[in-house]
Amino acid sequence: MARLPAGALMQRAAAGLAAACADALPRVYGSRVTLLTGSGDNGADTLYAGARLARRGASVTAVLLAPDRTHPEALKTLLRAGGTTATATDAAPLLQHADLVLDGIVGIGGKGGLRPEATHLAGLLAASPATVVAVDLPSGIEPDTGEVHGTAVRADLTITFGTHKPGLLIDPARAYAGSVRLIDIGLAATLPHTPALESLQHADIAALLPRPTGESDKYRRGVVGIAAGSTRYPGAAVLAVAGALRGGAGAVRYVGAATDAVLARFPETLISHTGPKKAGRVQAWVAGPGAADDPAPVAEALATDVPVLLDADGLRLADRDTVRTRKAPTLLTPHAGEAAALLGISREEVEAARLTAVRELARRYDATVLLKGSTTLIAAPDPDTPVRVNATGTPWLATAGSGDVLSGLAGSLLAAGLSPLDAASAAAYLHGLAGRYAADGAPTSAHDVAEAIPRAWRDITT
Ligand SMILES: NC(=O)C1=CN([C@@H]2O[C@H](COP(=O)(O)OP(=O)(O)OC[C@H]3O[C@@H](n4cnc5c(N)ncnc54)[C@H](O)[C@@H]3O)[C@@H](O)[C@H]2O)[C@@H](O)CC1
Ligand SMILES: Nc1ncnc2c1ncn2[C@@H]1O[C@H](COP(=O)(O)OP(=O)(O)O)[C@@H](O)[C@H]1O
Ligand SMILES: [K+]
Repeated sequence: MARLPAGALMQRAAAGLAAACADALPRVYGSRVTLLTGSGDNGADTLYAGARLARRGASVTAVLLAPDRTHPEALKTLLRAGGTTATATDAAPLLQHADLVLDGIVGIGGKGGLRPEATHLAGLLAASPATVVAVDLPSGIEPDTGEVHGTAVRADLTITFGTHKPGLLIDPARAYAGSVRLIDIGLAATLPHTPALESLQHADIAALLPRPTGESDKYRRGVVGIAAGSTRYPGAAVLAVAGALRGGAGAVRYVGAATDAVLARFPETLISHTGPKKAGRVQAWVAGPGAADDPAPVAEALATDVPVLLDADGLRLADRDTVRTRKAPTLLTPHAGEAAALLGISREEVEAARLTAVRELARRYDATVLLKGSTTLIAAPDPDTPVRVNATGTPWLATAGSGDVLSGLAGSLLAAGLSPLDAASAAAYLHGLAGRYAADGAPTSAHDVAEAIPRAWRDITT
């Protein structure tokens, strides 16, 4: 802002916002637009965009939350363009009869939830049939964490400026944003080199995925060991192997009580009739899915000097100090319930503050942590490494066993030589995309998700 003439960024933001609003309306001329206008620059963006819509023939009314602290220049511009103002007490009919409502109550300056007057307006807005466009972010969410304290505006569309904010990518706040569109206002050069959060895209993942070369053989591509399943839960072993076979390792070695079930489905699996300790050559272990109550395979895997992924029962059975002090890396893949048990808090607390939870787990275990759920987050043990958020998932993945597929897939990528952070990121990305392909708008099963992984892989790399 220091480098540009005063207000230049705001004008870019307002121009992009007005254009997006025009796209969201069947036509601008004659449409009714209501602006919810707070006292900060978020309100000012909204007023400038409103002025642009008023000049194109929309009937624009700004509801002023703090009439004496409204951005004076922006307000003057709206009035000059033919817009009008109203107070919060007159807002109900304006919200009820609007075609489009712009939420400019607060932006990145908002902290600690909406104040009572804004809460009241958000309630009226929820009952309105108007299309709701959030300016920069839905007012009431926590921009930097994705937490929601109390009421927040629910938008159909969010027009965000310069860069995505964590709250637009992490649940529960993400669910308030609707679809998100980024307007480039020329901030790229000024953004920090190390962001708080990264969301990898197709090209980033394509660059990470291992590809065999002429010199490859099955051992050089990596052998992933799966220590999973029990007489009670043989299916977990089958699904973890299914994921592992599609993850890029050259071979999958299985140890555990579900040998028959695994071989019946996947004859290509190498079987070792021992624990992980004596199983033979393995470049990474997956331990825990369906392990029930036998701690020995988990302890043996952790005693090796290769990367270990702990999932499901393995998370409960592992000794924290052993994880902390082992030299090779460890990747933990809990869902919210497992994360809650590890942290000694409730599941609801984890789901309300995912970013805090994933960082805290990574710190306590000195391990990389992939926290599953409606938003998947991945944190490295080093607190300065950006947390990764995966954007490809779908709620259809909430089906029994899909986590087992993910653990096999991530383990396979670990065995192929990816770092825990990259293996977890690439696995979550492929798994989410495979979930979308497998579901395609209808219920799917973990097995179908595993079978869709090659399609997702192909889609990313070709
Ligand atoms: N920083 C930048 O480079 C740019 C910022 N822009 C806009 O500026 C916004 C940030 O502006 P500000 O820093 O003025 O802050 P905001 O406009 O987000 O909010 C601050 C104002 O809201 C009030 N407020 C804070 N918390 C509240 C709550 N919980 N309930 C009700 N009112 C509350 C405060 O009293 C304060 O006056 C961004 O979100 C974006 O829309 C854009 O104009 C483009 C450039
Ligand atoms: N609401 C949701 N939206 C998107 N993905 C979800 C949702 N719920 C669960 N998932 C994903 O589905 C998988 C479920 O894993 P998990 O809970 O371990 O199941 P299981 O133990 O049955 O295998 C994870 O990858 C998780 O991120
Ligand atoms: K807003």
